[in-house]
Amino acid sequence: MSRNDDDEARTGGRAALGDGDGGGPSPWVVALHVQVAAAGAGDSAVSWGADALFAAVFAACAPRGGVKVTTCATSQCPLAMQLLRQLGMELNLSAQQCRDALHLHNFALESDARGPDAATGDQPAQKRSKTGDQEQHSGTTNNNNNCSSDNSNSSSSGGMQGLSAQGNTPRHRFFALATPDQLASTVRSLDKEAAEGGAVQRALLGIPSPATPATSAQEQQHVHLFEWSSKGATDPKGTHTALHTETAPSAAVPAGIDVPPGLAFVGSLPLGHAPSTGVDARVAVSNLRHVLTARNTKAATAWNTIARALEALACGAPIRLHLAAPTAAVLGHVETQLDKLVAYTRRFSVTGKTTASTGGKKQDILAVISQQRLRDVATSKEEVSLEEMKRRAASQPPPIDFAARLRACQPMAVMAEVKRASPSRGDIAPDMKADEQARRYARGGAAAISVLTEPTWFKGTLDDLRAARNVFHDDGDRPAFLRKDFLLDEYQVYEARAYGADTCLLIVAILSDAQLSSLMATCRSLGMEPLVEVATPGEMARAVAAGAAVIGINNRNLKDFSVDTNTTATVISSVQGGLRASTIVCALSGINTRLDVQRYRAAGCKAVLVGESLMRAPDPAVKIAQLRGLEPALAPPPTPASTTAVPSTTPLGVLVKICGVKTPAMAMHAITCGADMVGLVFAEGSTRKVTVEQASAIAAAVRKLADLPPALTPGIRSRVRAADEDVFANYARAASRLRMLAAYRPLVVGVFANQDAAAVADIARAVPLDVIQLSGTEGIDAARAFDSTSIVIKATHIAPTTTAADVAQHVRAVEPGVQPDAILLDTKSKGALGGTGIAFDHALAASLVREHGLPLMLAGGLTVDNIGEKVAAVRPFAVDVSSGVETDGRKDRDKIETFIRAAKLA
Ligand SMILES: O=C(O)c1ccccc1NCC(=O)[C@H](O)[C@H](O)COP(=O)(O)O
Repeated sequence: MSRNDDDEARTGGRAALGDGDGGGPSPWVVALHVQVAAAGAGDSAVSWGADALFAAVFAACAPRGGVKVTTCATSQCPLAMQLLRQLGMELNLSAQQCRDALHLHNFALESDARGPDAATGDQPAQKRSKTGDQEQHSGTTNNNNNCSSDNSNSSSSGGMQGLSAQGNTPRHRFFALATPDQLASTVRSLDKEAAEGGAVQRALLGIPSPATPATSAQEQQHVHLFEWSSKGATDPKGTHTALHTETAPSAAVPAGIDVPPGLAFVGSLPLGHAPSTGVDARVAVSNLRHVLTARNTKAATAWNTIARALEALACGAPIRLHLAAPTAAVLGHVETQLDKLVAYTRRFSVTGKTTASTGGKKQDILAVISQQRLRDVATSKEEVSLEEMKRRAASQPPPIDFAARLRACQPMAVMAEVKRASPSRGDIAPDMKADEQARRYARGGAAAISVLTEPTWFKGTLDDLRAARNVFHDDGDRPAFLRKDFLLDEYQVYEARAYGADTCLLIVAILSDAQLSSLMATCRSLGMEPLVEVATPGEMARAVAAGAAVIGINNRNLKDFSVDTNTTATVISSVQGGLRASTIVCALSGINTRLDVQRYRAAGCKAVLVGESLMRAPDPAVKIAQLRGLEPALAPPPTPASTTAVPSTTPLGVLVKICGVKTPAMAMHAITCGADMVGLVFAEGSTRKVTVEQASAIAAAVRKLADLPPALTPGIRSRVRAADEDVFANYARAASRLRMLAAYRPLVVGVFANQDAAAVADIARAVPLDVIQLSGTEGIDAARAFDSTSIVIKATHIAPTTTAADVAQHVRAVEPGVQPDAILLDTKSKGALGGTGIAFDHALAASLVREHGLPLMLAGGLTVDNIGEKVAAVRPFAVDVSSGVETDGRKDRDKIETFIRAAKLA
């Protein structure tokens, strides 16, 4: 249907509509109706369920256009979850399947009466006929749910089709209408339905103002909002007066609009986001429930949300899914589905919640905080002089290298934030103990811990910084500590160091160029590479000119707290001539999901700073691993007692083993690029063979990155409880364990072939190795020769005549107590047991994964060119490569990087 995303990004949503009107493909519009009964019955979990559902529906319907989704269930969340899971497995869902699923789960998909085109002034009749075409094309009509089959009704009332619904009609509705006539007609229909005992109790009706020429970069469009309620239908005055006075941002009824009886004029909303700015060409729609449930307390948010929703409808722009109210527990489950959906459709951008400042009044909070901080500094200087603070800073142990720490935690470093409150969110965790939170973050593998030390709005203190920092020994193997504050005076930099910081945040927006340079110099003089924060292309240019080595792009506009997750990509791409390769770009704010992380990684970020969603996460350590794509998000890790198989593959990205590494430098390069395992070959005769000394140097470098949690290190055999345990389920559990383990740090794998077990064990101890790989013709039960806590990978060689059934039988025919942790499939070839660069028929591997349910490590002839395709086809939990990342028999840095990226994104 639609043009490609690039086209839309260039032209913006409004232009896209113009094309549609010109007879070409039309953009699609989705309106969401959220039933208040559901939102009221639960908390944000319900809302998340709904959002997730919408994402799924969007994905399924996106290419078809002209659909409107109404949620009708009162217990949305579990159903939405179920549906999402289905969608996750069935990404090629047809529109019909989607409708069936919706119907099955008591959600209704309505054919759409398209909203007006404010830009072109299209008349409803024209629009309807186009919509009809779209629906025919998409097959979205008459879906036997609560959608009306009475098109004549829609022709008179715009968005009214759903009103003749039976059964699960929402009790609160939102209508985007085109004209005052439609408004009157819609009200009549609502009244009529109310008189007949219909279920709609309250409706919000939006009429865009006529198009006016843009006088600035921002469009001058407004949407006028009216409210109807069934109570009002019989007693227009009482109810509506109350609603009106409660919420109206503006009381004047727009000229030229007669407010029909039974309706309250609620106000006019500017269309906050100009589609012509073309930010990713996806305009927000969502969360109309705020209007209905949080009318007073969250009025500002509600208005913003409505404005965006109306904007999407009125402008016929495509969709950006707007997610609100992050709740980690639910989000953890839906995020990978969203990942998939987004990857599938490449149509959505997901934004964080957009929040206006208190009272609905936007103010430059950044300026207010800065002024206060300057007053605070003056007071502090009276208490502790600058000289004394310098002395205290100098007495600290040296800082660790912040930039190096971020580099060491690739493919994505997480900077986890200790944050009690924020001006936009209010209290988040007021009673949080910074030291305990820091411990959790470190357990999850945080590269850095950001501690908010601003006391008034964020309820942070320098003591928090010290408490968090003091949890860790001064051995360098710890997260770097960032003082997150509004730094304007060198005094604060010394203060940061004195309280244990390794780095400071410098916000370009509140500093002159001279201040920025001077504060950067002070930081560096104390051994701290600052994190320089920018939010616009202009600020980015200033940061680059100042020589910032670590730049954070804030998606939150600190002037009004709105979050636009596209900011990072926009700002990065604004840099003339590109950024230096050594510059580390980080995404800050609004990061909730793995999806966010993937998007930022794709945009070129090497780190993300995550605050609220980690503060609210039930287990921040797990959440960090999830964000990094290193932990199965859909299934909880199996307990030792559990024999339930977890999926052998997850949407989180395949683990990558780079084999045949011979130096610490190459190992660290592979790890920086995202390798989860490095393979050191001890097999006799291999050109890649390393000595124990070489291996020890590599292992030492890797071990410096982090400790492995002892509870996770024992292999599967030490967990087997009964002789009749299902070996395939054990392979799945072991794969999951390996994934978790590698989340802590990459694993060092020793590769052996037909060697004496005692000698192998000696080497494993001496290096030490994390994992033993047996690539010879040893039996499937060869792990029995090793201590039961060792993790063992067993290679199985595939000949052209081997079948999947042969392999399945072979790897099943082992006692659970001696089975290996993982099966690696490699190519059988004459004279070599591995590292040949020769591929086998990967259809066999795909069959083993899909039909036999065997989690696999895939090896043999993988290359930068075929890895994406192979991973997508086979879905192994890990891949292993050697020759494919070599040039002329030596490891090739670029190939390693390309290979890992392609594998992880497949
Ligand atoms: O890599 C070797 O030289 C080697 C020698 C003897 C036994 C095993 C060996 N490597 C095992 C591996 O894990 C390789 O990574 C795997 O065979 C894939 O190699 P390639 O086809 O070259 O990518």
